[in-house]
Amino acid sequence: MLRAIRKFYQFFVDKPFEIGAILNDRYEILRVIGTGSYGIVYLCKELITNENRVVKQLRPSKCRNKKEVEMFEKEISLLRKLDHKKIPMLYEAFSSNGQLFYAMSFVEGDNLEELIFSKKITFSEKEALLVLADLLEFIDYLHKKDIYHQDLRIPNVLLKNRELYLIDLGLAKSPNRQKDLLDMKQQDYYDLGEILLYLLYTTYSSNNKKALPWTEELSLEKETVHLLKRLLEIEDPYSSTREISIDLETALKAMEKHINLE
Ligand SMILES: Nc1ncnc2c1ncn2[C@@H]1O[C@H](COP(=O)(O)OP(=O)(O)OP(=O)(O)O)[C@@H](O)[C@H]1O
Repeated sequence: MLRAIRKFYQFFVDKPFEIGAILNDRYEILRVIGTGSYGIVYLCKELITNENRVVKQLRPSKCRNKKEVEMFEKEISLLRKLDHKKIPMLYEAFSSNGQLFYAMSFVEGDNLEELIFSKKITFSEKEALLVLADLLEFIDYLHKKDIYHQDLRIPNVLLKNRELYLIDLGLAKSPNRQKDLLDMKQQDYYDLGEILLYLLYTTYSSNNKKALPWTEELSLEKETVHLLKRLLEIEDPYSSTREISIDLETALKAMEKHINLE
């Protein structure tokens, strides 16, 4: 019952702003492009330059929760530390009528979840490995800055003109203790493994009623299986991005060999 009331409350309180509304005297809302668990994401026209920008608003229902507000502020402070052409750039953070927002660059593309489930795009084994190579580059960049993403999932990866972009540092952390650092690193590696598995399943179809383990359902090169098993911690987990990239290169080479033999 309490849950139902909370949902009802959120439905009204979290209503997005109307199209045409102007935020911070500067951003005219063109449309809502995403509603996540804690943010409402708008595509806006920035009125000084006429450029498209994305404005993310902390859901109003979360604004009274100190922890959620701190997390939103943390997301902004982490974005401020970044300068990567494939991670949206932070323009400014602002508040208006007790609501919190930040403006960032717009990546004109779809996220991998939409592409896979709505547009039904598929990834061959080689394409999936190449996606992993790009994601690994993001993770390496973030980890070197002592930032651990912690929310690597297909809706947080955007594809624009065949290039991948990483978004949503809402759960990202910079650890204080060595033990946390190891756990956070492992979490990001594990999430990379899950994304890879998702992509590999895009070409899978079967009439089997009973689901089998991925090792039986997918027919992959042994090097790819090895990489996946280590990412998913079924075998000796990775301890650095360097180790992953060595195994990834080996898996890509195995693919090349296979293609040349065909
Ligand atoms: N800079 C951007 N450019 C283009 N689209 C974006 C951008 N930022 C976010 N989006 C879109 O908005 C969606 C939601 O954004 P985001 O993941 O940041 O919100 P969230 O509330 O943190 O979501 P979640 O609950 O999934 O963590 C994304 O999946 C993406 O489609």
